[in-house]
Amino acid sequence: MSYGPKEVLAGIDFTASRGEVLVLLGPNGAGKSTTIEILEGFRHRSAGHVRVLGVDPASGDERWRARIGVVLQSWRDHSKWHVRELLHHLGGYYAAYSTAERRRPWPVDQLLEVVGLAGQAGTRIVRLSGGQRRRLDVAIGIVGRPEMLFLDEPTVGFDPEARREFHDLVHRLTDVEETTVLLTTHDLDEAEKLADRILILAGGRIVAGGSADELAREVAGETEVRWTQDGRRFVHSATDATSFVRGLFQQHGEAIGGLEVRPSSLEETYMKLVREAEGSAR
Ligand SMILES: Nc1ncnc2c1ncn2[C@@H]1O[C@H](COP(=O)(O)OP(=O)(O)OP(=O)(O)O)[C@@H](O)[C@H]1O
Repeated sequence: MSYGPKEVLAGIDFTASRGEVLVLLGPNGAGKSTTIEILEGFRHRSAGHVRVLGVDPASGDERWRARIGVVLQSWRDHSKWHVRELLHHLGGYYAAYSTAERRRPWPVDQLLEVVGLAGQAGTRIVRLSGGQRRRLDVAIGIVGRPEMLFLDEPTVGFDPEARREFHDLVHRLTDVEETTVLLTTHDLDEAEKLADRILILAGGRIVAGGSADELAREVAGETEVRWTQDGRRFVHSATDATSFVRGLFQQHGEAIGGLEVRPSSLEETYMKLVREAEGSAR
């Protein structure tokens, strides 16, 4: 993908399977939104091959559009509408695309329960808090019971409880509805909790992909071992923590206390991969 002469995506290659949660992680400007917008059919790519639910998004018709759900980064309108009224109205567009396997739209009262807005059904949208507004964005994204859902930074402004509920909702969508989910986030903890697979984007390329564990293993030498000995605290980074700890006990035995063995966190793995990618791009 190029914007004028500037190439912003080069070498994005991935496939998602049904019911999978894929998380796109990457620094500001890495190309996450551009990638998602191309897949949603909102942006025309300059080159390359893309299929979403078997259709090229550049020529996706209304029938295809009814099968996907989109939650954009920010969405500010409909302020005078009431929550229930708006969802009922938007859901109406999907009725024509209801199938025996997938009844569309999602009944509004059920949907309000699912996104945690049952108490705000009669509230005007302008009166919602930031987090409630974001829940409504999610409700709008899934009212058509999408087979594929795109979420661009969905939990910005959520308190911890809302975040937890949102994670439960995503699991429900993938487990019960078999929805495939592609989401971007800057929250590594969220990525770790939600993702079946994390794709790390840096400088317009996917620099690594896998589960949080697989990514950590890819970045070798990062297990941190901490212990105390003779009242002093020690920290050591070991590639093979097990044999290091064995050696430590063989040498010092009972003198070792407060032992902690901590594998590299997703944050450390992420920072390392992004720095390497940025270094090699220079
Ligand atoms: N409409 C546009 N015209 C020109 N350049 C653009 C346009 N939109 C994005 N870009 C550039 O493309 C690159 C990728 O931007 P994009 O918004 O996809 O990144 P992102 O990973 O989503 O970033 P963020 O985490 O900040 O949302 C950036 O260098 C950005 O400046």
